[in-house]
Amino acid sequence: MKPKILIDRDIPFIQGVLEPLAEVCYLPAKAITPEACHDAKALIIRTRTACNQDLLEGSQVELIASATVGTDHINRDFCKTNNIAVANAPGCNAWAVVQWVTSALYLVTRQLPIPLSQLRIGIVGCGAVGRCLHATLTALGVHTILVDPPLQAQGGKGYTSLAMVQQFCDIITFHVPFTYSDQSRYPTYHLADEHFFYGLERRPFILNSSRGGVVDDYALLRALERKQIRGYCLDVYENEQDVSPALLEPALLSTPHIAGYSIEGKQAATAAVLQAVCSHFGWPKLLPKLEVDETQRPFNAGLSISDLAKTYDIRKDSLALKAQPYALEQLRSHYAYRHDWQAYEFGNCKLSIQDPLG
Ligand SMILES: NC(=O)C1=CN([C@@H]2O[C@H](COP(=O)(O)OP(=O)(O)OC[C@H]3O[C@@H](n4cnc5c(N)ncnc54)[C@H](O)[C@@H]3O)[C@@H](O)[C@H]2O)C=CC1
Ligand SMILES: O=C(O)C(=O)[C@H](O)COP(=O)(O)O
Repeated sequence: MKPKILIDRDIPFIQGVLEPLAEVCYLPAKAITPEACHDAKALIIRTRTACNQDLLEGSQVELIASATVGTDHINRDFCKTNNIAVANAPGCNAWAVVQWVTSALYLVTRQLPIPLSQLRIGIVGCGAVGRCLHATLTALGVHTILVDPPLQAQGGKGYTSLAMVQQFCDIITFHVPFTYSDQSRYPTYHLADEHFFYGLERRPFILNSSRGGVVDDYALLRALERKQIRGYCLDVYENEQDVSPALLEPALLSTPHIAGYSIEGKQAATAAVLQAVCSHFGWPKLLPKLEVDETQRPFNAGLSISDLAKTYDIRKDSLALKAQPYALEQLRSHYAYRHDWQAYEFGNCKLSIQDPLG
């Protein structure tokens, strides 16, 4: 008998791929309920399905494959105890997020009295995104300060402390997973809290495209009122189901959690979940079904921050959410995925579009 697989219907490039081998059921995230999961062997989900005891207890689920980088929506302890394998898509959308950050930086720097080449940018979290961002900023001649205690503890070189970032940076951007103190030696829940903001010395801009809750949104607003920060750009929020207009309104940019939404990122995410499913069930490798015209490759001639920012108009996404704060989920579901830089050819190239995991 074919195993039943539930798939979030907002995952692109997957329809029709698993059908020859599985009984496939596409559902909106909201409809992935305990009843729907009961007789499923595998779930292919996104950040919108909380995989916990409530959802999984008593089900036949053996594998959860999330087409995302973050896994904070999955209770890994419960899965381990109940022999449920968990897979995600590490690094899949790193270049899309770097594109988001770069477009944001382009607009941020226009608000600052000093040119980009004289700014110091703090990168907190130097995994797939942080590493690609560091490579980009280095190619642009921008000075960075890197913070990643887990990598530093493993002997990684070139990292410093959050205190140095607080002291020296004009812009601080977060690229960490969301973790509580019982999950990590270096928890990130409210890493940027009131105490953090009181410690800032250069009135920086704050960027958060990692997870809501890494930055304490209330403390962020208070920091702006107290002029401890110059401004902020957000893609993620503590309460994405009901994001506060009071938080969006003063933001220089506020987008609906789409930093990672590129065609290339989504394709890589789908490839990763397909690989996880095929290896779990012992099936031959299956690839995403692309509906993209590969001959229509965009071209970008130069490598300056304005050239890079031209590849993605972040203002459009920000204006859309500001106009409809209550439509965050709808804006994500109907998002027209953009190309990230993996699809571009750079003339005069000094920027190497490296493997985010390399
Ligand atoms: N807004 C969006 O659309 C997207 C958001 N994300 C989020 O961004 C995060 C970063 O993405 P990736 O770089 O791909 O993940 P990653 O797992 O490759 O890198 C995370 C890095 O953060 C470091 N880290 C952990 N705790 C830390 C701490 N307390 N302080 C500083 N560094 C710490 C880790 O050592 C690791 O190097 C993800 O965990 C995900 O939650 C990722 C992709 C898209
Ligand atoms: O990969 C992640 O982690 C993200 O945050 C995704 O970009 C969010 O993607 P969806 O859950 O909306 O597919």
